[in-house]
Amino acid sequence: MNLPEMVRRHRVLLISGLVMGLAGAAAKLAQPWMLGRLIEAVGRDASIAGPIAFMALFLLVDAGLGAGHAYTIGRAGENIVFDARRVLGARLLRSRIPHFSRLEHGDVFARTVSDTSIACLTIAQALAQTVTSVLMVGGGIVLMARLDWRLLLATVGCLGLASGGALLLARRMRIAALRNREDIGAFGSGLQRVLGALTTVKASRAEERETEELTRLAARARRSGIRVTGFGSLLNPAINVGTQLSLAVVVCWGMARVATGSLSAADLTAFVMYLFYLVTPLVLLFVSIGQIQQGRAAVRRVTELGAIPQEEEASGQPARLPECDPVARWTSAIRFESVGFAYREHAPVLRGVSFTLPCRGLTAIVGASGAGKTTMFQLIERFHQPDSGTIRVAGRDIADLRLAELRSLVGYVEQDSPLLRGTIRENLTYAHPEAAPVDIARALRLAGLGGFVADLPDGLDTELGERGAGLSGGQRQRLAIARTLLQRPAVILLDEVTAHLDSDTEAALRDAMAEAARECAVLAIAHRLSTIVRADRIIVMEEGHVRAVGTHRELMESDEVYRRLAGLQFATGKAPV
Ligand SMILES: Nc1ncnc2c1ncn2[C@@H]1O[C@H](COP(=O)(O)OP(=O)(O)OP(=O)(O)O)[C@@H](O)[C@H]1O
Repeated sequence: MNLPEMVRRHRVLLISGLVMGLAGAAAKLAQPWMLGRLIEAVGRDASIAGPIAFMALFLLVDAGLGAGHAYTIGRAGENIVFDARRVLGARLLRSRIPHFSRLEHGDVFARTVSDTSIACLTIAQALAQTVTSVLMVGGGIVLMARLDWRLLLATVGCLGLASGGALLLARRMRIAALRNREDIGAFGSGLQRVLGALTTVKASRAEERETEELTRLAARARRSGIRVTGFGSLLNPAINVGTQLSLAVVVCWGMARVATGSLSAADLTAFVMYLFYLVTPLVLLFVSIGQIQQGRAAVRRVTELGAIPQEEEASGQPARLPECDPVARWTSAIRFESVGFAYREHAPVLRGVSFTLPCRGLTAIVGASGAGKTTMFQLIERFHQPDSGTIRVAGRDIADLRLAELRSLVGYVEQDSPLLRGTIRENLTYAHPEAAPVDIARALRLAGLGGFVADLPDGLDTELGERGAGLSGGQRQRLAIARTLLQRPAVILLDEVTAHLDSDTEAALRDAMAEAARECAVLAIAHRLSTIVRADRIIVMEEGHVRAVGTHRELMESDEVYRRLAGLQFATGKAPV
């Protein structure tokens, strides 16, 4: 993400806006000069038509170009904001999971939504404003020097003092603005944190505590916001005091010199008019410098977020590999070869994990909580990279597969089955938007949702709320399973999908898994014995390594840990065998 590059992309619009602004400023600068000439013409009793016509022309040109300048620069600014949001959105979606999961989502939101707008708009507008103001101030000073350099020295002396103070204020304002952007981000994160778990907040009667916390964060943002406003509001008066002072000096001294005849009334009038004209651009110049400082703070935040490490492109056409068959290129759906993995500075989660899954059949993974089962799935999806060893899908090292290829070969149903706001159909066809109605009906039937969806008044077009609100936990899970079945992958990973289901639905889902396992490899993390005993093979995980592999009968005979796990299931009566 390169903001200067984005600004460069819109240089034509920016430069046109700047040229209009500069031409408008030149037309403005010409007006006091013409006024001086008008007063001279009146004094000489000469024709005033020419100076009046020129003044009117400059006035119109100034007004027209001023409007054109504001519109063009504003438009360029919006274009840059659009580019920044588009690129940032895409980079966030392609970011690497370990890096993304370290971010605070509210802060990501603040950076993507409001910092982009502040960064780009203020930079575009304030930069343009600075350039035109510099021309106005510089041009005004040159013309004033031509009228009377002594009066100019007095003016510069008074304004110089004020400008020094204003520059100091602008520096302080930048620091305050950066803090304010961070405080706004922290408030966004706080809000996101509680809104994402609103029912938990209510059930824990934590509304008051959380309201206090939100108020504390909002108060912090208010305090730093007020500091920014405070420095901003001192900028104008600092310049105004300078101009008022110089005006008083110029008028008093100038009048005295007009009285002695060392300065003409026309030149004094033009000089005073320049002084008035100087005030606005001078104030704008410092306001723009202040805005640029604020914008720089936002640019830093946007650039930081844009630098998030990226995965390679994962969207695109699904991969098509030759059918799994002993004489084809691949015979195992998944193969772990001495895989080791640790989350950053943490202790290893997987240690030398090795196993092979054939192309078809249901494999259950069992093990105590925290044994590393979900981590294995996340490694297969390449959300994380193993520290050692090799993982093969369809016979190929996943490190050599394109992500789009890998993720179309593997269907993943996560533990909490996330759904998106939208219709049931949109959720169902999310991984396969072109799915035919007959395939949709089959996937729904296999997941045991056919009757439920048919009974809904809007059927597949029923709208779901945030994260699939409107469906029960089990229905959400089955919809996620139907989505994966529709994708027809070579491998299906199911992470505790039967956890939310009643016995009838679980039985239906077991049939669905069995049917899917006839066409592809199904790897299911399971806690229910009823699912486990029907698996073609069971992998027993213990503290990050594979302890045993076998059928239920074999493991009951040979593995003590498995016997204990199975015994617990019998004891709690969670599922019948
Ligand atoms: N993002 C992470 N950062 C650091 N440690 C993590 C992260 N995710 C998981 N872990 C740790 O890795 C270990 C294995 O977690 P994992 O989710 O793979 O276990 P699991 O066997 O699937 O457990 P469960 O059956 O409870 O879902 C746990 O000790 C967990 O605390």
